[in-house]
Amino acid sequence: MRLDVFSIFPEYLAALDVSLVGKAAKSGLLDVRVHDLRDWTHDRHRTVDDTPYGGGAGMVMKPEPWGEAFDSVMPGDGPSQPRLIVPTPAGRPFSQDLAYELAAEPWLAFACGRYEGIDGRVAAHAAERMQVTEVSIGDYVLNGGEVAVLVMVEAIARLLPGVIGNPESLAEESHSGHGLLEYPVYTKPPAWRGHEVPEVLLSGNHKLIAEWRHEESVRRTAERRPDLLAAWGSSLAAEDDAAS
Ligand SMILES: N#Cc1c(-c2ccc3ccn(Cc4ccc(CN5CCOCC5)cc4)c3c2)n[nH]c1N
Repeated sequence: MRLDVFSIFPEYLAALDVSLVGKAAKSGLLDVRVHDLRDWTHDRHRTVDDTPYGGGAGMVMKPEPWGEAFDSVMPGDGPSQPRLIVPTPAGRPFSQDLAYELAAEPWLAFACGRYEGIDGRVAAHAAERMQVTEVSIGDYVLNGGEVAVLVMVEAIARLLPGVIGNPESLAEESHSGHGLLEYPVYTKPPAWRGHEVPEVLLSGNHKLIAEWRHEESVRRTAERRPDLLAAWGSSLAAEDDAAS
């Protein structure tokens, strides 16, 4: 998978060079290219923003640098086009399902906005030749798209074959489709500062361990995400109906 990221703070994306994503890039599973949007400005101050039409606070990112950057890095007459992801507070909620969807793409491009956002014509013009998806990573306000790109790239990259050591762990995780939050995990020592590891986990009885883990998943989900528990219950009922 090729990933292109456009930002006025390219150093923000240095995190993509470390850990899981960094290893994937070094092993050739990922081809990560970060671009400084200001490289496509032509004035002394390398201007990327201007005042908003219609008034209002703040500044808006000018369309010209984006258009030139996209033309240069992913030319319209090229053999293929990326899927363009634009982080924005007004976007489609990012989810594990969307992470799986994006992990299937051969080429992704991410446009990191700043200020009050990117001129609306940039996405509209890009959509003339590539699929554009505006995405939000959550119902809270950030100052720009870079953090969102780091979140999405990590969630996507770990789904790519060969990126994480134990693909089986993907199946057991929260939000990975069976609908419950995962159970708590423990390791040595068996006792630490007056806290013991649950005895069942030391029993070697795999049936009891599996039952305890399921009960913990249900308890945690009921406590923290009753919405997921309701959906999980409905999916169980639907499976029962289908089986009967
Ligand atoms: N993904 C994601 C994000 C982002 C995100 C992503 C990209 C950019 C680019 C600029 N910003 C700053 C910004 C903040 C608030 C607003 C809303 N405006 C409405 C009208 O009044 C003024 C304010 C716009 C732009 C961004 C924020 N925030 N939260 C997420 N989950």
